[in-house]
Amino acid sequence: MGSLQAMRRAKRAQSPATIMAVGTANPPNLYEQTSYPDFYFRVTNSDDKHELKNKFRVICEKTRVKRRYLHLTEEILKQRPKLCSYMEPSFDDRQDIVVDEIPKLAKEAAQKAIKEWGRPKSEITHLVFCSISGIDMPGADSRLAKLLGLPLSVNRLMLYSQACTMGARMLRIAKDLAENNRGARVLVVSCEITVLSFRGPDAGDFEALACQAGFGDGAAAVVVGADPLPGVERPIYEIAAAMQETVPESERAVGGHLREIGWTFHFFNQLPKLIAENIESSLARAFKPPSVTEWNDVFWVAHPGNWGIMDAIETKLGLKQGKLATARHVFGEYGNMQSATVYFVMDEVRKRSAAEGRATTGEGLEWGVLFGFGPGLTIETVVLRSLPIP
Ligand SMILES: CC(C)(COP(=O)(O)OP(=O)(O)OC[C@H]1O[C@@H](n2cnc3c(N)ncnc32)[C@H](O)[C@@H]1OP(=O)(O)O)[C@@H](O)C(=O)NCCC(=O)NCCSC(=O)/C=C/c1ccc(O)cc1
Repeated sequence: MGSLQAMRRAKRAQSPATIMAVGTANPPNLYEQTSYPDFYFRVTNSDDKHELKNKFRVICEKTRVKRRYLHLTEEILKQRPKLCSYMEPSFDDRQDIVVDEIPKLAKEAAQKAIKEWGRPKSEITHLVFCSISGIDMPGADSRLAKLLGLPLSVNRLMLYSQACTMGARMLRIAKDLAENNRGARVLVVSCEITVLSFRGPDAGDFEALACQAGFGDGAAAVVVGADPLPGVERPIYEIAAAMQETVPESERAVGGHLREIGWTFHFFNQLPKLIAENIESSLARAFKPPSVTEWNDVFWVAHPGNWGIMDAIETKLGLKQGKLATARHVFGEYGNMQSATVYFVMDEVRKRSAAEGRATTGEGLEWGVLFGFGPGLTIETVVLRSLPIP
């Protein structure tokens, strides 16, 4: 009879977890930011609020978002007028939409990731799924597994109501799963639809207006696994380390409350400063090995959050112009898709690296940081190692 230690050793993977594929998806409805104030004030029956509309137009411009995909359309909102009010209890209407739509959009992203991975979906052993909305029983993970036709033996984990940090956090979870379960292939999926936070404007609620101006809908999926099968699986990045840090006394910095009116949103106007002041200690801890201390020497896969946060990080760390260009590009094209955003940035970094003829998937550099922050205030840091582009 083998010892427990030998059994544990046999269960561990030989090599670090890798990201083997990435897929993304958005709803079909694209909204240009320049015309969004007209759309938003019209559908919420607020066209008479001229001053507020001008204020919203300025907020939309300040986000620097160019366009966003959203599930909601004028047609849907006509059928569910409660969503257009500022404070009317409307949870059931919102819930009816997200419980169905979150798994559907997630499926699109997951199918793309599985296709790129190149192995049968029956080989997926774990599913880790997050969304800020769609709470139900059985959960969105169960619906997604069914829609995808994953094996009934798949080990599911559903994480609701966490927002922006989850992109990075799920990689930390997937790394541990892949490295501690030999042969594991973890399908990590994020899907964010803003149906729970859409609402009509109110002059006294700046934060709700900022939420209407900056958030977008999207889903993303990655496949994580260790010990890649030679000639079959083609890893994009190795996951070298992953860790979390909570900024002290920061509970009110960013967050929301789930109410009869859906999700509310609040943020501290000094958020860029707070994040910039705390990022370096997280980076230093994460990169102890491999002893990197110059943050221009790594490639950046950053959750953008908002434009001011990226500016503050660049200034604080003395980053060269362009280090956060991909994060800014994704933010401009899609808005803040919360947990899914950082995977869109990762997809763009590897695609740009290939298109520009770089030697590695990390813009020609070896080490990279995937960085996320969100309610907590929580900072998640993932150390990536790029791989050569053949
Ligand atoms: C576009 C904004 C709204 C403003 O841009 P800015 O570069 O900060 O501009 P300014 O510094 O010039 O500020 C513009 C005006 O807004 C005012 N302001 C500036 N923050 C404020 C303020 N929290 N109050 C009230 N006035 C203010 C600011 O005082 C100023 O007022 P005024 O001088 O009269 O023009 C920008 O701050 C912004 O997009 N913020 C919201 C997004 C954000 O913080 N995202 C980061 C984290 S996202 C996240 O973790 C998600 C969690 C979540 C949780 C729940 C959910 O349902 C969904 C998601």
